[in-house]
Amino acid sequence: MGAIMNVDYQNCFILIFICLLSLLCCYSLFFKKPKVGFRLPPCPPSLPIIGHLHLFLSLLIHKSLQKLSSKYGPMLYLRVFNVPIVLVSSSSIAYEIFRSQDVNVSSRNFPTNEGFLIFSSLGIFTAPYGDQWKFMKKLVVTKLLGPQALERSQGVRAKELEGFYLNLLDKAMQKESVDIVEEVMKLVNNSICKIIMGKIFSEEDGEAECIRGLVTKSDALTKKLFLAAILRKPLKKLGISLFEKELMDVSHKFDEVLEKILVEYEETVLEEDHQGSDMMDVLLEACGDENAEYKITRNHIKSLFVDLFIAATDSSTYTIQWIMGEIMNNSYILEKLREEIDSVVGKTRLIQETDLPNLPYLQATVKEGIRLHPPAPLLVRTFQEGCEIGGFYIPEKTKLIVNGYAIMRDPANWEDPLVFKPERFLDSSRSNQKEELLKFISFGSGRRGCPGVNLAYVSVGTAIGVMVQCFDWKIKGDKVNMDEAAGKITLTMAHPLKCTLVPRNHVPFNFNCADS
Ligand code: HEM
Repeated sequence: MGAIMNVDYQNCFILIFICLLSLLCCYSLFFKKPKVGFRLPPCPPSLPIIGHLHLFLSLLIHKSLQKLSSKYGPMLYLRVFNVPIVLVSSSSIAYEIFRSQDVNVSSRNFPTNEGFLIFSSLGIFTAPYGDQWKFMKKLVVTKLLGPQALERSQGVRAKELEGFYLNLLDKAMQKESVDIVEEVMKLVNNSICKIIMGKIFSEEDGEAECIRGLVTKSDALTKKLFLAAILRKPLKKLGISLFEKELMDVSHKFDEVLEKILVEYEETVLEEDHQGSDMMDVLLEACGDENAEYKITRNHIKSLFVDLFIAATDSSTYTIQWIMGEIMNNSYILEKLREEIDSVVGKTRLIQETDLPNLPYLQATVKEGIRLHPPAPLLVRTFQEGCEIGGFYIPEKTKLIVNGYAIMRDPANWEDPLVFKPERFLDSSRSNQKEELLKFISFGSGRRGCPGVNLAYVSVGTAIGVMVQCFDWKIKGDKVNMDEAAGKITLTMAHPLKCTLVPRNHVPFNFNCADS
């Protein structure tokens, strides 16, 4: 027995020795001390070797980082293993960075995921700043998201909005429970598919549901993408992939559906009366043209589409869900919205995009929803070169994380920051002032800021408009539970909003009569 105890004791000692040795190896492998002489931003206490990794593994990363900043300051220097990160939680510092270092922070430096269509450098979101990104951005603005392009596609969205209303009306008549995310996602995804590709995916043969499923799966992968962006180098050294298998799976499925669409589209181009989508035409032309401004492949086209589906669908859908939750919890806001819509639009037709400029309270409600519940709470970029910000030195290749969630709930910027108060955006003379603009960072900033802002405002505004104008909403219990879902990087509700609808007491709109 004594001998056994002895052997166990020895084993224990050897084990501890091996652990210490590997910790030491890891430490020297991953952690290099910053060069002497630099004044780095303050660094909160960290753990040996892993540094601040634990913060990024928390269930609500934006909240953990917000808590850290409120304790240690608005600009912090963090590290995960040997990856340096600057965390910014103040609007004025974010403004300084985007004003003086915009090009320097215009790459996200996410893993490039070569060979995949999703989160790939071939698209727009994860593309490094350079010629390809410029080509894609110009195309997206001129053919899809700029004011003129949006005007051209207004009819497509109006048709989808009618379908959305009729679908809700049908559910109300059947007294069926409505899952807001499910219904709104159909509206948003159909609209974006139609304006990008000139067609919507069919509900009958399951294509549309397949695309929505892939977008939802991609959303679930964004947290891993975020971690991979920070941990890329250490993981590469260890040969660990966070999500290659899942990426491959989603990517293949997107590829199958999109290849079919491209082939179908190419066939219609040959037809005489071809009336396709401007964007598809330009992309396919650039794909086949040796002298094109930027030479692209079919995979560039597909990756761009995947990026656009993901960027547009979840952000707008989740925003609409949050705003409806707030409206249901604040009956005085619902009343004010109804009064405004009834007096401007009336009760004989459905709200349209062109009504929005005359509905300031609805616009303010949408903006307040995007402030309090930004669907993308953290902006991630990389400083390509070393620079100075706020008197501190930021070394090259430092990751930049701007905590938009913290900035838009900062009591120094916003009165009663946690209260849903559309009135704060009613004073348009104030809302255009520089200092007001830089506090509102839900769409990011600088040249990599969101190009879909205008589309987002009209899609969210009209969807909320229809829901408020046409239905009363009933939920189980007194209040909508507004808790945030844990473990995700996009901000969404922990408890999906489900309601039953009662049509308001005006005659249902008949679109066939109106059209004729
Ligand atoms: C409520 C709705 C939306 C919100 C809050 C939102 C927010 C954002 C944010 C925070 C970013 C990153 C910006 C940065 O790094 O500075 C972004 C990027 C992007 N968004 Fe949106 N977005 C919304 C809707 C849309 C829509 C409807 C589209 C249309 C397709 C879109 C397309 C994009 C694209 C393409 C990018 C990447 C831009 C680039 O890397 O150059 N977004 N969005």
